[in-house]
Amino acid sequence: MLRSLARLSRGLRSQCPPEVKIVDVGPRDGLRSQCPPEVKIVDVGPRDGLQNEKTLVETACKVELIKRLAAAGLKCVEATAFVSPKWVPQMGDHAEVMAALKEKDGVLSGVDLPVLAPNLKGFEGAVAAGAQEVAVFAAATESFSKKNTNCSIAESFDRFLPIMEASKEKNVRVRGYVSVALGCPYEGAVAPQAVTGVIKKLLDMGCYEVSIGDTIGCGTAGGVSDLLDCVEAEGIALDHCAIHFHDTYGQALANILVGLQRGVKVVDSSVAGLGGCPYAKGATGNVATEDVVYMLNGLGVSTGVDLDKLVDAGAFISEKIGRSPASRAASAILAKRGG
Ligand SMILES: CC(C)(COP(=O)([O-])OP(=O)([O-])OC[C@H]1O[C@@H](n2cnc3c(N)ncnc32)[C@H](O)[C@@H]1OP(=O)([O-])[O-])[C@@H](O)C(=O)NCCC(=O)NCCSC(=O)C[C@@](C)(O)CC(=O)[O-]
Repeated sequence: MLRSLARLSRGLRSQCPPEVKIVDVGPRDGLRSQCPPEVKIVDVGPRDGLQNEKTLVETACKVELIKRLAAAGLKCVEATAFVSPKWVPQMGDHAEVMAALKEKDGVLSGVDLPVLAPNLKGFEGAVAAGAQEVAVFAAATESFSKKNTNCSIAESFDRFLPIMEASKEKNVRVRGYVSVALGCPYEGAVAPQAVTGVIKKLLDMGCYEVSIGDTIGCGTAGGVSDLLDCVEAEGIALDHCAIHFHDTYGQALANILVGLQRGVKVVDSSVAGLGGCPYAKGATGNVATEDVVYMLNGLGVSTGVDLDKLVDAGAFISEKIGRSPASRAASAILAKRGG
């Protein structure tokens, strides 16, 4: 028995090459190990994505989109905005959208559906409609604040105070946004200190997280790195920050990668790359969720999102609004499927 094992071992040795070249995969593993193992994606398509559409999208179609995103595995979908319909007509059906989503069974079970609220009126409307999470939004520049919400930055915080108070009473979570964090359509370059000051204020007020918005998609990897340096230097944990990048200059994925390497674990994106901002001329949509998921899959970062189902959701809404998905990954997958 022992003799036959020795013979087998010699045989096995003779089957192996005398020399083996080892390829060091260090740098690849290095990049993977710098990224968090898991990332939460907040799909803002039904709100940020659709708010800029000139033709009103039917409420049923918005609801169907949200359900399809949930079915694709997204655990957080920004559903609508309780803003003035005079300012953003596309969001005028906010209460109807929320009413259709009220039964959070089936596909919506365990899915967060935050909504935008710029003031107490918006907050109250949102809560009456069943929202359990709202997002307040401030800007990093005075000009954008005025154009977007008709008030100064300080006045916008005055409007948030009663929201924060009421949210505690109603047990509603509040997220914050800081817009134009990497550039302003009216003032150009924005000092990282100005952005950081707004983030700090929002967190101090009680926001559980602040999403850093590159509203016009002009940011670069270097700019993101500088901004996150400043955020950390102010003692703000990147655990409390999300990143919300538009893709106007095609830099969003690179910018997101910088954020992930720095420890950000929440990424906002928009299915099919929908969107733009009504108060930022020429700004294109958010980075496409399909592109983000494709990149994260390649990095071995878990998102819980089924890319094929997500592509279907993007194709659904793109067809409804009469254009092709603004996602390179989705276009490639759809072309491949088409044969
Ligand atoms: C903030 C206001 C309301 C101020 O607007 P205002 O005109 O200064 O407000 P007001 O208090 O004088 O009220 C005027 C009218 O609006 C009504 N009103 C007042 N509040 C509400 C409300 N919540 N919901 C519904 N109606 C409201 C109010 O009742 C009144 O009605 P009227 O008496 O004339 O019939 C307005 O400027 C507004 O709604 N702005 C929203 C703009 C917006 O939605 N922008 C896009 C979202 S932000 C964004 O996209 C950036 C982000 C978050 O994605 C991050 C990034 O990309 O970087």
